Amino acid sequence: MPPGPERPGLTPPPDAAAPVRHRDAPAPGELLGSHYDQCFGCGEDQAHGLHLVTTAGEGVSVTAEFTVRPAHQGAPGLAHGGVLASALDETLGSLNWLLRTIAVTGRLETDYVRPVPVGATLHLAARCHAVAGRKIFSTAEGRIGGPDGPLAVRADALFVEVKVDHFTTHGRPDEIRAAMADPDQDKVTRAFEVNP
Ligand SMILES: CCCCCCCC(=O)SCCNC(=O)CCNC(=O)[C@H](O)C(C)(C)COP(=O)(O)OP(=O)(O)OC[C@H]1O[C@@H](n2cnc3c(N)ncnc32)[C@H](O)[C@@H]1OP(=O)(O)O
Repeated sequence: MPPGPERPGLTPPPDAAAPVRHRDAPAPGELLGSHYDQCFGCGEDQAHGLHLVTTAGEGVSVTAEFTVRPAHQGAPGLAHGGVLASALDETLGSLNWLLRTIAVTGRLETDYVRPVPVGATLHLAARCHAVAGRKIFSTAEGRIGGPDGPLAVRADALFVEVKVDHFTTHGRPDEIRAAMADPDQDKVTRAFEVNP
């Protein structure tokens, strides 16, 4: 992919299709759970992680909640912008589980609308709006205090479908072996398998 002004954008091409929710996707209202215990976004074992809790929505949409803790500060008492981008990235990434497609973030464009204080709960909502070949186009927003609270952040993203070798080639063998040995088969499927 070329760097600079020729970079392809976040607008789906004219031949893009509407996303199709997989027949085995979690039902609307069902918690998605973590895809990996050590994930910075959702992992239960990641002490300073976001511990994001994500719920399946209608179609290819999810909602998620993240409470900002002192470890997530940038300026005193305020969430770090990179941490907020992580919350958006994780929420957007979980949409791919509803498609049953393994994909990674290619591009994430974030707008910071208002600061998010420590102690606040960010209510995130994300939706996939188009798929074109391996490219998945999605948007997300985060509101403070409740789903209808003031808008704090929003993002447009492009995820790119990958095969398991993306992780086995680039990841560290010890972590890959441990993740593949997880007794929770949903986690293993979610981390490594492609759309059957
Ligand atoms: C298991 C789920 C975990 C979820 C965790 C939350 C999500 C994450 O944070 S994932 C981690 C962060 N992301 C990464 O580490 C990804 C690193 N990047 C890569 O591995 C590669 O660049 C990758 C896979 C995105 C694309 O590489 P590659 O497979 O060679 O595809 P490539 O042929 O370059 O691109 C495929 C298409 O996507 C487009 N594309 C790729 N990158 C971009 C980009 N940054 N911007 C716009 N378009 C892009 C290409 O233009 C191409 O489009 P077309 O098919 O129309 O020609």
